[in-house]
Amino acid sequence: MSRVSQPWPPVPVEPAEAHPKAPPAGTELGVHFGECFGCGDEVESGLHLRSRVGEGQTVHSKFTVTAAHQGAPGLAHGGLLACAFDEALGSTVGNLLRRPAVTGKLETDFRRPVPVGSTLYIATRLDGIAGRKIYVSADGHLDAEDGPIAVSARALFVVVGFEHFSNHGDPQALEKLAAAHEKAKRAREQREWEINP
Ligand SMILES: CCCCCCCCCCCCCCCC(=O)SCCNC(=O)CCNC(=O)[C@H](O)C(C)(C)COP(=O)(O)OP(=O)(O)OC[C@H]1O[C@@H](n2cnc3c(N)ncnc32)[C@H](O)[C@@H]1OP(=O)(O)O
Repeated sequence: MSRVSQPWPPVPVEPAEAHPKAPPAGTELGVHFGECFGCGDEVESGLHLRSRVGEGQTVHSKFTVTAAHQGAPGLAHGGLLACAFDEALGSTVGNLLRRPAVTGKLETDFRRPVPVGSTLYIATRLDGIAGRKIYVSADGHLDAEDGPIAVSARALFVVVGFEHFSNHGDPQALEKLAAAHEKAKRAREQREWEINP
């Protein structure tokens, strides 16, 4: 079977420059929302994806497939693998560009089965920007950063205003989340001040 690849990005783009306040290479990216199925630590059966900023416009994420993620016996469900990529790609866009954006289109290429117990190492790169459109892609390597590619993905994220989340989501939960982020930011600033007043 041949896999026909369309040109990527599909439109002319500007290079995606990281935001001046983007976390530097080596930074472990925290959970952006405890109830997020992709990364949240309050979701027992979630993916618990963890990410670290890499060199250039890259982020390295990983998650371990558990019995809660099965489609066929002993194998990861393709939809959950797509979810892992949505999370890894979205986290890359949000953290490196620091612009609120949502997935407009996500395409996945499933190349090898992903067994329960295996760990997927997802390497994501920013491919370019055209106005509000951000193009990003990733490869998921099986069981090691340089393991065989099991899944690849390409996505278009579209920059939105914060009202996207307040109008369509749960404003009270958003306020709680914003307050928690503010508290964490103040604690970080306090720690930095104590180390380097
Ligand atoms: C800030 C600091 C952060 C700090 C750190 C945060 C970390 C943060 C980690 C998050 C990690 C979670 C990652 C999960 C991310 C989700 O899963 S988000 C949830 C899933 N996605 C959604 O629910 C989106 C639902 N869709 C929509 O709301 C609307 O369709 C959209 C996507 C906002 C676009 O609507 P719109 O704003 O009216 O814009 P529209 O003119 O239709 O489209 C804009 C452009 O995109 C193009 N476009 C839109 N959709 C498509 C498509 N499917 N195909 C091709 N082109 C398209 C249009 O053609 C248009 O192109 P141009 O005309 O500009 O050339």
